[in-house]
Amino acid sequence: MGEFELIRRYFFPIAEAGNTSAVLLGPGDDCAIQRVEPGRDLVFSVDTLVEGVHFPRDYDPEKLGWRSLAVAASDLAAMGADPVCFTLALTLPDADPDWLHAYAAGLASAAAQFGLSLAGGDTTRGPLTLSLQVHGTVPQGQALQRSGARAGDYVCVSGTLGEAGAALKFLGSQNPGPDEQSVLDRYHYPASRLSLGAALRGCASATVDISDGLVADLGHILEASGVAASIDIAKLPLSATLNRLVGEEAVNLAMNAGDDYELCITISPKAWEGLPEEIRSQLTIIGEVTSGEGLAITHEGQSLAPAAGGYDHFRT
Ligand SMILES: Nc1ncnc2c1ncn2[C@@H]1O[C@H](COP(=O)(O)OP(=O)(O)OP(=O)(O)O)[C@@H](O)[C@H]1O
Ligand SMILES: Cc1ncc(C[n+]2csc(CCOP(=O)(O)O)c2C)c(N)n1
Ligand SMILES: [Mg+2]
Repeated sequence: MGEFELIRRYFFPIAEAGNTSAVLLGPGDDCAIQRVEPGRDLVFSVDTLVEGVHFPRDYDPEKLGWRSLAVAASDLAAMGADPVCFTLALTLPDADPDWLHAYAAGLASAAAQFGLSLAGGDTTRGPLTLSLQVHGTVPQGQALQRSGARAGDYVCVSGTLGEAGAALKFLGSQNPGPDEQSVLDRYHYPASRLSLGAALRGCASATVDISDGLVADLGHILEASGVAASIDIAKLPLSATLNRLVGEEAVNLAMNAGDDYELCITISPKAWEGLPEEIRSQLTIIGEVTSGEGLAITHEGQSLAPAAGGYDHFRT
């Protein structure tokens, strides 16, 4: 199978299934064409996944198909963007039809689930690496950013934290039990809080998605906004499953492991009161923004030493 046959066979059908009218021209030409409606801003980001770094060697290709788009889409969620389309740069060691079929199936279901149409890409031979560029739009000027946190805002996170990090221990398990399977699913099928992100436009003061770990990613908000914050570890949303599986390590995983793809947001108390209950119920208040710099971590009022870390490609 040659390069162009591979693209036509496995990826054109995904592009054809995505019927976004904003994609005027999909795969097949030198570029894709996206029309951005007047009054909206284009929001875009690229994410690379490398075998052995972002996912294990010999990882299930169908899961990789889903995960590769989900982690990229998570950046659109963090900006409050409505998803439109994506491109896929695929570097493969060889053209294995079974692998490609399964990868394309996982990618196609994620594309349908997230409302992202495949608009084009690039296919090359080399060590397994995937780069996905995602495009979304927001009403002009309304993209959520990291820089808007103000002293007095609440710090909140969506969902529960730490399970995807715990899953790393069980990736090689032959026979995972129900708790292990449940954390593995958080790793295989990350959250990508697209509708939550969009609902927070005009409400949240700052947002970030948690890819590297809560401490690191909240740190990005604090730095960009020129503020400090304190969070109480007793308030962290930890699932019963995580507590059962890893006990006391749950807090450290929630703070530093990353891979959760939940949102961390700041929001003024007034805007919080104005949020519909359906949105508030997806969020947990874990602390507040203060003036100054840095992140203070407390446990029931006692201050703890700052936890180091988060994922850093050149330090981890
Ligand atoms: N090579 C690069 N050239 C220009 N800008 C870059 C480059 N690498 C990263 N950036 C920018 O630096 C910022 C941080 O990058 P990073 O990849 O950590 O994004 P992130 O959203 O924090 O993490 P994730 O990759 O998990 O989505 C982003 O705004 C990104 O656009
Ligand atoms: C097999 C395996 N080992 C370790 C990890 C942990 N990990 C790797 S990259 C990253 C941060 C996000 O990447 P980026 O900042 O490049 O988007 C994290 C938390 C993993 N996902 N899989
Ligand atoms: Mg991000």
